[in-house]
Formats: sequence, structure tokens, C-alpha cells
Amino acid sequence: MPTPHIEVRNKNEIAKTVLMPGDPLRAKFIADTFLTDVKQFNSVRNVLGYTGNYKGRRISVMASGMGMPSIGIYSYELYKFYDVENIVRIGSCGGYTSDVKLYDVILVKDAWSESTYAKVQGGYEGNIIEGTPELNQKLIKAANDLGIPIHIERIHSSDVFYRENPDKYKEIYEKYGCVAVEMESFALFHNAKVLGKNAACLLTVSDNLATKEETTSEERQNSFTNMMKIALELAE
Ligand SMILES: O=P(O)(O)O[C@H]1O[C@H](CO)[C@@H](O)[C@H]1O
Ligand SMILES: O=c1cc[nH]c(=O)[nH]1
Repeated sequence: MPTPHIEVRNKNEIAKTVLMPGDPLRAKFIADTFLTDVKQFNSVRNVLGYTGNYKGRRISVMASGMGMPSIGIYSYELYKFYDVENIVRIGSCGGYTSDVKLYDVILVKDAWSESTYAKVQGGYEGNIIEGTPELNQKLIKAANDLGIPIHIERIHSSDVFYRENPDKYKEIYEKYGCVAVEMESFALFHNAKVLGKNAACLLTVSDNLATKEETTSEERQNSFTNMMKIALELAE
């Protein structure tokens, strides 16, 4: 039966592994560019979802929208009501140090956050949640096989894109060791933990707060193909 935010009647329409970009048009780009035999399974609120084949193996891709409340809803429905086992977020991030360059790919070892998402959702009081190690190992192998270099690091999962104090990132980098910022993985990792599922996050550096470099919105939608190719290798 459909859920409030996903209009699927037969849960077999969604694969066990779902790639999850924030941007619905990045989901469409992945389906159009990399998948064959594609079937769109969701368009509620224009949060587009597709299932298809990659190298003959089945995988789904669906957007999460921006921020923890949004990915909190979609990942919960996919895990709990549609029997999804693995979600790999594929997002953009802002670098906190010149050690990560534009277009570099980061595999998120764990996410530090000041967000209340995990506490409110399930009473978890901590500030750090890790991705699923077994899923990370598969992604590391895929990256190695493809010859794509990745950083494996802690990142900051933030509820806020525009801060009144834009220099706050320096403290978060120095105190907590976060090399970049995005806005969803802490909630995704939490949902996976409470529901006994698997989650991982690959990020491409779209801008850098330390060096002030940035990519365009069109590049963020269409050009981050290295992390997509790594994640697509999880198709089954
Ligand atoms: O590119 P996506 O996956 O949307 O990820 C990043 O971009 C958005 C902010 O521009 C936030 O969702 C952040 O996490
Ligand atoms: O959350 C994000 C994503 C990309 N770039 C940023 O600066 N922040």
C-alpha cells in the first residue's frame, strides 16, 4: 500500500538498494544516463524515484529532498514499508579544508551533528553516528576497482545552510575533525540503525568554505558522475 510520500502499491517496484541524491533532477539524470529498462515509481511532491538495471543488475534511485526532516521521512518509509535494505546517499558537500578539492569524492565514515533529529526520533543522545561498515567496504572495493580515489572521513551533518557566523566551520573542523558539510547523513544513519538496515553516504565536493571555490547548480545536478558510478556498483 502507498505511504503518504511514496505512491507505490507493489513494493517489488523498488529494489533492495536505493541510491538517494538530495536533488530530484539528479535522480532523473542517473536514471536517464546509467539505467536501462527504467520504470518511474514515484512523483509525489516531484520527489522522483526510478527502478532500472545497471550492467544487468537491479537498483533504484530516489531523491531525498534537502535536510534531515526530509531524508528522515523518505528513508523511513523506504526501509520500514517497502523492504529496502540499503540506502546510499549520493550528495554534494562543502569542504571545510583545502585538503578536499572540488569534485573530490568523500565516503562518510561517520557524521557529527548538533541536530536533535536522532534524539527526537529515537532517544539517541550522541552527536556521532557511523555508516554501515559492510556497505562502506563494498563501496571502497568498487572505488578501487574503478580506479576512483576517495577520502574516507568524518563530515558535519548540519541543519543550517546559511549561518549568521560563516566562520563557524573552522571550529567544527578543528574540534570535531569534520572535513566537509552536508545536511542529511546523520538522520539517514540513525534511521538505518533503529530499523536494523544499512546506510552509507558518498559526497562530491561542490564548494569549499576555506578556499571559496564553487561549482554551478548545473554541475551539481549533472557532473558528479564518479560517486554515482561507485554507488551504482551496489546494484544486485
Ligand atoms: O546535493 P544534495 O544531495 O542535495 O546535498 C547537499 O546540497 C543541499 C544544499 O545545497 C543539501 O541537501 C546538502 O546536503
Ligand atoms: O550542505 C552543503 C552542501 C554543499 N555545500 C555546502 O556548503 N553545504
